Amino acid sequence: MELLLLVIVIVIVLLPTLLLFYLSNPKSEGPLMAYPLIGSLPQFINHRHRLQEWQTELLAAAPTNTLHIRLLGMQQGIVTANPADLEHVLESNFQNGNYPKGPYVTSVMEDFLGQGIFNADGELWKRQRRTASSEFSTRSLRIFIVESVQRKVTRRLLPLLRRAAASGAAVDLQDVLEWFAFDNVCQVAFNEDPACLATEGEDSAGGGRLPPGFAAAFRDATAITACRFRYAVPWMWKVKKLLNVGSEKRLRESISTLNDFARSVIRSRKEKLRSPAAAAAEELRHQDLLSRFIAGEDNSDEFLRDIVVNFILVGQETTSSALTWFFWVLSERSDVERKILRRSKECFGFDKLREMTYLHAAVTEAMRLYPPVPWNSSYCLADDVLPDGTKVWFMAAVWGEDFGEFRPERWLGPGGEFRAESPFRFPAFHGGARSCLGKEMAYLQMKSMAACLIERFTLDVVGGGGRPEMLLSTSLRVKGGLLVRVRERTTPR
Ligand code: HEM
Repeated sequence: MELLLLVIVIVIVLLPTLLLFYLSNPKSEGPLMAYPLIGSLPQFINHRHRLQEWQTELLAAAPTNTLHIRLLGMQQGIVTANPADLEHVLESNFQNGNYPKGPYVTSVMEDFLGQGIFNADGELWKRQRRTASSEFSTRSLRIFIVESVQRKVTRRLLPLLRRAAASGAAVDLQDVLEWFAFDNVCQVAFNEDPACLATEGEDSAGGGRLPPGFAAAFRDATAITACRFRYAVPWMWKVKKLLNVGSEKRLRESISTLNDFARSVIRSRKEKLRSPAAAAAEELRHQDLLSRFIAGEDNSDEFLRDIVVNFILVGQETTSSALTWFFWVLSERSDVERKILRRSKECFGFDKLREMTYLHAAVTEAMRLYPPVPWNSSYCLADDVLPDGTKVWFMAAVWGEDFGEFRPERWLGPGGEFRAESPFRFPAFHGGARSCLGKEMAYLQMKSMAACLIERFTLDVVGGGGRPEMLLSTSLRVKGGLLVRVRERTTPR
């Protein structure tokens, strides 16, 4: 009884008193407040619905665009947008092994991504990176990608938008772009078509056709894995996993569905590649990434499964996030849309797409303001000092006083040529040795879709008025989707 009373006194009287004492004695850590013991936790909780915007405001206000996160009296991490720090972490000190992805991120992602390129460190990462980067630089992969996008745009995306224009019904553009990207990246990763955007009776756009459960299982696994990062008590998901309840039970089921599909594709692809029909096998070797990995080395089914799942993940939500925000910005900036229209050439064709520098600049500018992968983390193995003390960078110093404005021209030289920026000032595709391997493929896909859509349709955002809310998941999404009404374009250029 006495023990129970003691517990009640502690919970009802003592804890709130201590909490009040701590809350009334915060220390200022730059723009963040640091309370004894609980650090900046109250501010994080207060801003949890707008973490992306809040952190951007804090970073802009911090003298070197760097924040120090404390909890239980200890430094828990550093958040930085300082180009010198990024170069230090992602390049200069990545090569000596001091900044791997680290155990926290890899353990959260491991059930879903296994030891694939996105989630691997050390030798395992190096090996996959070597093979993947040599494949990504081949002309044959580029052709395979351009043809796949072209088929899907003409057979699926354009008819879907024409139907929407005819019926006058609003469509969720973000949803359409996400399923489009998913169909497309599955084709590139393992030449199988989930046909998420296909209409009944439509032929598969090349390769095989996946059963419907695959896409839903992949979407669930991605969303639940991303949620693991958002628990207030970081290890809570491990308890749920152990008990096999709630979201962790659903994750286990989705991963098992994914694995069944992936393994059956891998088995049949291995058989085809080893088949006596050498010509057919030779042709396969120059197609999707899975076939290229099978042909290259003797890899286990588990390793190949991880590769496929990792490539689908990195390719699925990134391009759709970039295009969703891009089309929202365009809906507010008809001057930019008119310039794109005047300068657009054919919407397919590798060389024609390369020449569309204004469109390239406009897509890049949208990603500067709304990066599809808005945050990224590295783990510091040995004590280190970041170089941010030596210079004072404000976002304005990086991009100029108009840093918050959408201005594609900032990316163009006097002759209209595209001027690339240092990846540490514009880290949308990451920088250093782990930078994005699919950057060129992503631009090809985004530019060809944007050019095709802008040339044929006008998209009116339903509701309009003001920037949509941001939703942070594995990518930066629009909360609640982006509803648009579609009109076929009638005015000549
Ligand atoms: C707008 C589109 C895209 C953006 C903004 C983007 C951005 C990024 C970023 C920020 C990373 C680093 C992630 C990290 O290490 O935590 C990354 C890695 C990667 N991306 Fe992309 N990505 C895009 C599209 C693609 C596509 C379409 C593919 C290919 C299917 C792809 C393939 C990869 C790969 C393989 C990695 C891992 C590289 C490594 O760890 O060595 N990306 N990407």
